[in-house]
Amino acid sequence: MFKCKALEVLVPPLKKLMIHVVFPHRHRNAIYCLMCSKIPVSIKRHLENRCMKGCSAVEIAAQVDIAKESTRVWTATQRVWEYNTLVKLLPDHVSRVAMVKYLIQNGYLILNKPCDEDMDCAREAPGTSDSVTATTSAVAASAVACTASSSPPEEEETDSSETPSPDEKTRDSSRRSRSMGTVREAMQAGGMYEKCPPESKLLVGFRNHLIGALQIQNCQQEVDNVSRFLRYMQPEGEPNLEFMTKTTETMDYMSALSNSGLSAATILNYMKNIIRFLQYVKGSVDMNEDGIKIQKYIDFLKTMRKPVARKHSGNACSTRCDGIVDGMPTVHDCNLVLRSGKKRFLDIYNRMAISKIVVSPTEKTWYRYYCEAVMMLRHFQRPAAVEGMTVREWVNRKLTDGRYLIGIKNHKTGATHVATIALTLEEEAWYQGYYECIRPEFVRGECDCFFLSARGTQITSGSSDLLRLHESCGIDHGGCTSGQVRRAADTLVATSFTETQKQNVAAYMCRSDLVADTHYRMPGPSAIVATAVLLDTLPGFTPERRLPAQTDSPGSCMSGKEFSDFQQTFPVSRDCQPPTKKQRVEAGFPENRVYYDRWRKRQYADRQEHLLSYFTYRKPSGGKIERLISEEGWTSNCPKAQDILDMWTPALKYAIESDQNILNSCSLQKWKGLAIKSFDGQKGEGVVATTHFTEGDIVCDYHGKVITKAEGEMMMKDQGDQAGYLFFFNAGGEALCIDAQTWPCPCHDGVETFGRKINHSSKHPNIKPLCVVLRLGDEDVHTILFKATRDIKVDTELKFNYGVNRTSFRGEALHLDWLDE
Ligand SMILES: C[S@@+](CC[C@H](N)C(=O)[O-])C[C@H]1O[C@@H](n2cnc3c(N)ncnc32)[C@H](O)[C@@H]1O
Repeated sequence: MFKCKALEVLVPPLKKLMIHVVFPHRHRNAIYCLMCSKIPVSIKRHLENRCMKGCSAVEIAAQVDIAKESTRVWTATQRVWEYNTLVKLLPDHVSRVAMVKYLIQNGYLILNKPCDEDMDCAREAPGTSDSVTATTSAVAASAVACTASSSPPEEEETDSSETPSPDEKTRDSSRRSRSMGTVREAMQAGGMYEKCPPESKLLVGFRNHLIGALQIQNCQQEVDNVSRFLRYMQPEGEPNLEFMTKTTETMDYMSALSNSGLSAATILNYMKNIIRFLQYVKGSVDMNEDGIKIQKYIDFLKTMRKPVARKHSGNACSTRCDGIVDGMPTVHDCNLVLRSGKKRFLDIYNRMAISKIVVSPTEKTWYRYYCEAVMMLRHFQRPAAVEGMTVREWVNRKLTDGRYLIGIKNHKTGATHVATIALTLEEEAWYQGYYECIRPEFVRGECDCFFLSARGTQITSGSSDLLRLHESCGIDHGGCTSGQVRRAADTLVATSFTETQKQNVAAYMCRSDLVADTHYRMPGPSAIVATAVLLDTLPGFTPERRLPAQTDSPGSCMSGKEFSDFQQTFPVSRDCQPPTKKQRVEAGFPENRVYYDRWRKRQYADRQEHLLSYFTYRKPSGGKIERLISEEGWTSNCPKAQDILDMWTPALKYAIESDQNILNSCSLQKWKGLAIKSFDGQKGEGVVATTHFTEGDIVCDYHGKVITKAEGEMMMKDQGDQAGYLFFFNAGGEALCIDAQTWPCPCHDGVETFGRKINHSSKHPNIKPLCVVLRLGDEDVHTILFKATRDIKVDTELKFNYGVNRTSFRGEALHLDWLDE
């Protein structure tokens, strides 16, 4: 039955649309009585005998006209809904989807409705009308994401580190939408969908706590989840906390959720919500409940959570595997042709460029294909840049920070800036081999292009050359395209790089959308090289590493001409064997070992650099390095573990910002080698080292929500002499503050984070804050990391200088004698 009146209230004037209406009623001329909202067989007779009994015929006729007109207007206009109007009326995605379904089921028509899959997965995507809610403050936005995705049939949000890729999300969404109805029905059948009355004291208090203390505005789903749980545990009456004695029933409830088809992620969400509810109860002054009892029940839930979390991680992994099986290549996959063709390529290079032996025309063309592929697959360039690169650009390459920079103006893309690549020294030698030994044979006329076709003209299609290279290497299905490798790199970059790094990568890849950003500035040469080096760190990518900067400076490398010949003949790489005496002599080098020793030194340095690259975050133990060396399988010229230990220096900021260990530790709040210790007296708790730290190690972060300085100061005012957990700092011209006062933080329920527990020392600090920008989740977050300023022994308390003294705050801190420590 239609709820006509309710809808009239809801529906604003809609477009006048005359449509053919099939009225969903057995009477062709069904007209509602506007007085009783019923559909009589005859409106006139109905009014005469019922709703307008005793009224005059004129009055009744007038009312019949009004009723008829109302029906006509309704059928002509009100049956059609504009989806964007629904977005405005119902900003919450879950309610809107439910409303749309309800309307469609009841015969309404929805204009401009996204397709079903999009309705489920494209929530709050920027640029859609749904973005209304997504543009609110960071807190509200995260709350929207959290609660909207925690609905039972909709799933799934956990505090796991697993962040599904967009493709995984899409697959999940379509699976979700299919199973939505059945899950809900199963829950209803199992008595798990009933809720307690919303006005229940516990629920009202919990909702106020979420909104007031935790700033989660959109918390309805979380409250509903808790409400359903309470109703299941106590089917009648005002909900109370007796369920805490019912561990068997709690286990039954979780099993029942699982049997209803809820995923592990959603069950984890339920548990998270219930734990947060209990923490609220524990901390609530008017509840007066036994804290130990509540804590025991929380611990019990946490124990139950472990196998579910394991299951969830397993699901996430298998979804990722599906991604690979489904044909979404990784950067590593895309580089297969470079790996499998490398032996042949180096062989041609050695004969052609070093031994000056003439190679066949087929080999020459194949060599060119490989060089082109290096640009596309290894340096993520578009085929147009390969086609457009000129000799002039090649001869003007610049050695910068150990790489050769080449700018390409003619790359036929929408981007208005120059495409750039930063070749390693080895790659530069390969290209020089092409330039000296192959290209001259193909020059016919005026063409200035670097890569020339057999006819001496510009190559017509870098993509076709790449395809041919794949075919020649026996790689099925034509292998990967430049577009695929760029997408694979983009996916990785999007998840772990900062905004600035992303901008630089976009410039490196010469992405055409870059020009749309008016704030964008083309990065300088060093930034381009840094970006190329950074791209080497992408997971699954094993490039040739650049040689150590000190030995590759233009002076030392370029001045030793004869050794550079040797090196061109026998390119140094991390995993190859040094040339034998016979090979050296055959290639025209003297019998002595001078170049041979230099060659080995380079390889040694390259291997050292490679080993060091594993330890951006903290200095490793000797045993760890030894294990790594044995895994590499090098039989000779192996660096010693002690050398690596001696060489280790703290990482540069950009390396820290992209270090996966640091990103993981910050998002999971899992830092190794630390413990919270209680001290006597006013000091309270502090943090001690449970492992040895070396100067420069990153120890942990100061975790909390980033707020403005003004907001932080407001919080500080209320706090008096009590321990404060606010960290004020300046970053990017802004005065900011990290709020660790609000605890537990909404993102790490019940986890005691280390940073906030670190005490002050101005005289003997052993760590210092370092301000970085980390890509956490989908955001660039200003983060404070603590870096060891000296070696720290086990059991030592960690301390940093709070940067205030007793005379700070206009003398208000005079009595805080601990500030002198
Ligand atoms: C960020 S908290 C540090 C953790 C705190 N001790 C606790 O138990 O939670 C800062 C507060 O710790 C105390 N504190 C910090 N450094 C101290 C020190 N060197 N001696 C005594 N108390 C200290 C002060 O009360 C200060 O307001």
